[in-house]
Amino acid sequence: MNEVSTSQAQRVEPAPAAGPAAAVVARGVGKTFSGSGGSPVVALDGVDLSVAAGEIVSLIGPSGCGKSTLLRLVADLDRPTSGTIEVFGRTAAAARANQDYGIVFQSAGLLPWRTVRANVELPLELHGTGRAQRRSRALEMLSLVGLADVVDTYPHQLSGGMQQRVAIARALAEEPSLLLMDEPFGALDEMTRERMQSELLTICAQTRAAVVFVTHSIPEAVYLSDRVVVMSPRPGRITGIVPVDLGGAGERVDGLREDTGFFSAVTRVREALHDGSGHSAQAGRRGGDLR
Ligand SMILES: Nc1ncnc2c1ncn2[C@@H]1O[C@H](COP(=O)(O)OP(=O)(O)OP(=O)(O)O)[C@@H](O)[C@H]1O
Repeated sequence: MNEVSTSQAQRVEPAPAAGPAAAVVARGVGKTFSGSGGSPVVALDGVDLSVAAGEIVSLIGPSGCGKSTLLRLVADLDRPTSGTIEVFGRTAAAARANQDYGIVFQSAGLLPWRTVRANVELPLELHGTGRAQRRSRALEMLSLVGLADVVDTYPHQLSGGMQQRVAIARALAEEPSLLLMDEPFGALDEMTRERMQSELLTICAQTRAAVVFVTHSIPEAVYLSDRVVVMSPRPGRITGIVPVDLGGAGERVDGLREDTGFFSAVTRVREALHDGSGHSAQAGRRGGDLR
């Protein structure tokens, strides 16, 4: 794969250099589905990736390149056809059983008959946490995402952005060291989206959680990430990794979006997409407009 430095692209060894504390290590991961008529669909091929503890990594690439598939394999919602995935040194299945990660999708997926607080308490309830502890943990997480004053309301009484913050609070309830996020802000308006991005960085600075973040938006990937992983269309492969040297999660303030370093990283990601697939223009149209 290509590791694109701030100055120029350079070749690096494909095997991930991961220490024992790595949040995610994927080695030689492939996933083949059986498509319509039984013909195989190679969604992923030879994916090597490591994500360090506390690191924020975005996956970007054209539609159908396997971003969600890779995230689902890390979450143990599906199994790879080849290769291995480790989450904090365990198999993905063991990490799932150990609640090592929280997951957030584009749709908040809240239960409409439960209050905000009861939605956040749900995973704790399912894993047998006592009532008092559940309540205080839910309140703590809802305060973290700025929703302490709506704990007793129902999801339909909240805006889309607020619902997504509840989903993030729910994902954080069990103190995961890893957040898996699949286009979590994709359905939000641009203003709310930017606010949510900033809030996510604040949460990461506080919890030190690692994040694997799927997005179609180049600016979103750059603003959030320590590294942006660029993927090619089928078979999905990693074609480039762009490091983003804009400081840690706690240092990324809104003004950064107008910084020359930010624009330069956006350009590097766009070029890496272009080199890998020729689809950078498409990715830009799908949410990566560079205003
Ligand atoms: N359950 C499945 N059965 C068959 N094919 C599948 C299945 N899930 C995914 N695929 C195929 O695998 C490929 C990768 O899909 P995936 O959803 O991971 O892509 P993506 O990069 O997340 O796409 P998008 O950006 O549009 O969300 C696609 O060709 C898709 O049609």
